[in-house]
Amino acid sequence: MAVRVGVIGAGWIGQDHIRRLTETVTGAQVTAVTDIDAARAGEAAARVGARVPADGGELIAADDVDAVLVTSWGPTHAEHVLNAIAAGKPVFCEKPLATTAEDCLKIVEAEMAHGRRLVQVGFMRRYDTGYRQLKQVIDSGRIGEPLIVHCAHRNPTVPQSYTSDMAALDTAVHEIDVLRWLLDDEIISTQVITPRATSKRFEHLKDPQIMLFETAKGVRIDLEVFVNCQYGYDIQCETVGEEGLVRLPDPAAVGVRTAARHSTEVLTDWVGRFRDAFDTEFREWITALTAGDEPTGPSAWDGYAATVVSNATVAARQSGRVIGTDMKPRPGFYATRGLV
Ligand SMILES: NC(=O)c1ccc[n+]([C@@H]2O[C@H](COP(=O)([O-])OP(=O)(O)OC[C@H]3O[C@@H](n4cnc5c(N)ncnc54)[C@H](O)[C@@H]3O)[C@@H](O)[C@H]2O)c1
Ligand SMILES: O[C@H]1[C@H](O)[C@@H](O)[C@H](O)[C@@H](O)[C@H]1O
Repeated sequence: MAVRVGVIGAGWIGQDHIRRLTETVTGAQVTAVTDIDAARAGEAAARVGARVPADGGELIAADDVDAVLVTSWGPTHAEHVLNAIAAGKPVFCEKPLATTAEDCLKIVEAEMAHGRRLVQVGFMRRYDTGYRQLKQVIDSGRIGEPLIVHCAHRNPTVPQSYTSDMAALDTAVHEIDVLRWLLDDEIISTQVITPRATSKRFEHLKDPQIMLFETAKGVRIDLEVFVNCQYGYDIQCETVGEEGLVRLPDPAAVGVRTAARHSTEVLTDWVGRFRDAFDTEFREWITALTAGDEPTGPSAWDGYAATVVSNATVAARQSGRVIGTDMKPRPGFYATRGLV
């Protein structure tokens, strides 16, 4: 029987995941959709023949919901995830798991008290083929011990509602998660440098920003976040080791030669860049649930770690200082969980 999924939040990514669960992933059925915008929930639900419960609480309690997908705004995630754990239902939560470390720890404690993993966080880069290849090379030891990582996260533009804090909370949070996973290491300090701002931004915004992270093993990471780069959606990651380096491949694109020029297309949004990763992420989630297994993807602990580092990075930019991340020790419950 298909896993019956209830979706809380029918905005941009909620609708995309509803489509994915309905058209791309086998073994899943979206049975309920809710949103504080009732009309939006109604339209999204009607497209897949789902019901519209009044709110997240009603949806989580419903008999026709086996698993919950949280795609509402970040500050609302903790409440829905805690309700799902209390109901003993698996819950996939888009990033961030919660906006404060305290709320993330409440989720971690509730899950440990339940005794079994229920939570997966939507850090889809761990499912990207290029990042998986990068990890294989690093883990194989071919480039020796990693020493330095150079990253760039560029968006062509962002809406006016995007704030300078979001460069860490919304954008860099992907690198924060994927680098912890790639290097099997923790980020212990963070610093932000703000170069000359681009003129092609809203006045309130510090853009670009350079974030500097240090890991427990002493690896240094520089990350350029540039969300009004104009030219495309561009994700770069290069790890330098003692004996070589490994670089994230650009997405495959045909090379065109014409009029004395050779060109390849650059993608323009994250939807296209990570489409396959999102598909794999949900396929693996539904496969685990169908088998009655715990989810294998990024865990509540990974969600906690990412929130600690992204919040510290906001504090680092605001204060102009190097900020320690002050992370709790990882409980044994999560020692082998969330490694994908
Ligand atoms: N993994 C990724 O790359 C990725 C990409 C985009 C967004 N996201 C995350 O997904 C989440 C949603 O982002 P979005 O771009 O779809 O935003 P959005 O604003 O388009 O959609 C959010 C929807 O949630 C609804 N909502 C808010 N609070 C609610 C509540 N308590 N109960 C029910 N509905 C509620 C809103 O009315 C809205 O329709 C965010 O946390 C965002 O960071 C992740
Ligand atoms: O919410 C989006 C999304 O997470 C994208 O993957 C990221 O590139 C954007 O910067 C962010 O605003």
